[in-house]
Amino acid sequence: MTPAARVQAAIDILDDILEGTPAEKALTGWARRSRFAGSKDRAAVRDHVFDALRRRNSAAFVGGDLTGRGVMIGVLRQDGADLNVVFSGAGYGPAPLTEQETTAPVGEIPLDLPEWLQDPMRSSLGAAFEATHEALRGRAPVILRVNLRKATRAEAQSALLQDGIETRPMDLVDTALEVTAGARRIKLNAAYLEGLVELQDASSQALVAQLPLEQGLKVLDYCAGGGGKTLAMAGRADATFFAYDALEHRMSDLPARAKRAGVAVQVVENPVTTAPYDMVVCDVPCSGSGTWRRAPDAKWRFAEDDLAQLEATQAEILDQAKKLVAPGGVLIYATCSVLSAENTAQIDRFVENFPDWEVQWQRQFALSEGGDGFFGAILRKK
Ligand SMILES: C[S@@+](CC[C@H](N)C(=O)[O-])C[C@H]1O[C@@H](n2cnc3c(N)ncnc32)[C@H](O)[C@@H]1O
Repeated sequence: MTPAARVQAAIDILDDILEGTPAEKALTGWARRSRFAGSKDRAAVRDHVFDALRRRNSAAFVGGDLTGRGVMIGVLRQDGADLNVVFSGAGYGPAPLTEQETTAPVGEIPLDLPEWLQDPMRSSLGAAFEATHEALRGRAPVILRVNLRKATRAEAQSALLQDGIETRPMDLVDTALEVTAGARRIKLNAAYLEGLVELQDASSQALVAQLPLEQGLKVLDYCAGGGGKTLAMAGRADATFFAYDALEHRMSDLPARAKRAGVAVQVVENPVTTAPYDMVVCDVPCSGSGTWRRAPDAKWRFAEDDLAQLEATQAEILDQAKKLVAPGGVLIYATCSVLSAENTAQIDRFVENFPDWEVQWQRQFALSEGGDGFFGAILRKK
């Protein structure tokens, strides 16, 4: 496909998304209908679509219209591309620019956030609002976690380099490597297949590094999902790990991932039967607002009612999970959100409702630190 044909494909997919189709479904549908597209074409089209979604409002303004075409004109204009080359009508590319499209409208460029979220984001982030908004408009770095059971960070780096995957150590935490070249080869690489590294954001790793993990502890990952936190914890300590999730199927990959990482994890159907635990980790369902640069479609789909519902679920999970903690044990709360309603407000409410618990540590990780926006708290029973 020519570069212009890739832009036209992105325009069609964006139209589909703007009509309500989820981004992944729209991309898969296009790929199925477009057998002529190779893997490089698919990757380039995906990048266009995701860039456009991250900057949907500002690009629609700069491009003159909230349509696939308008948003793509806006994104390319923001990036300083020569629009007349792309919009020439040649090689399955988009039709030439109309008179109206040749100049960007003047006026205040809107934020790339849904209207209702702008005040909650501002009040949650304070001085970090502008930088966070800007970071969410850009692409996310690819970050690996080194499994310290199998390799040091330097050993993992040289193993990856043998396959042309270049990385640099991140300051945020001693296990994190940012991939600077060769990211598309990671899942085929021996270091990954042999469990030396896993894909995991640096803020999640940094939270795990803060946990009071010790040999012999009994630890429950109460919202285990694919097991990212369980595996990160198991990479750091010789504890006994249990994994639970209300949706059991979400843990289906966990046994294979644990085997690859060389760690033992017991998946449980009912965490009460093996309670109590010295540590219960609640990586609760959340808005994902700290990760919207990775999943920009979610930013535009997230509604005020969703936030209210999530807050209730998060409080309920904490309430259930606290009952599973052994005397003297800790309860961990984590979200990949930057909204205080899901973070500090949940913790404040918890210690107010349950005065026999106290906050031992809490931290909001900012996108400016290199990882995703993330929050963690350690609660201990007094
Ligand atoms: C943020 S995800 C967990 C991600 C996972 N910890 C990881 O690192 O890969 C939240 C998980 O909580 C689960 N969940 C939702 N409600 C729950 C509940 N009431 N009890 C336990 N798990 C729940 C969801 O199914 C989802 O897998």
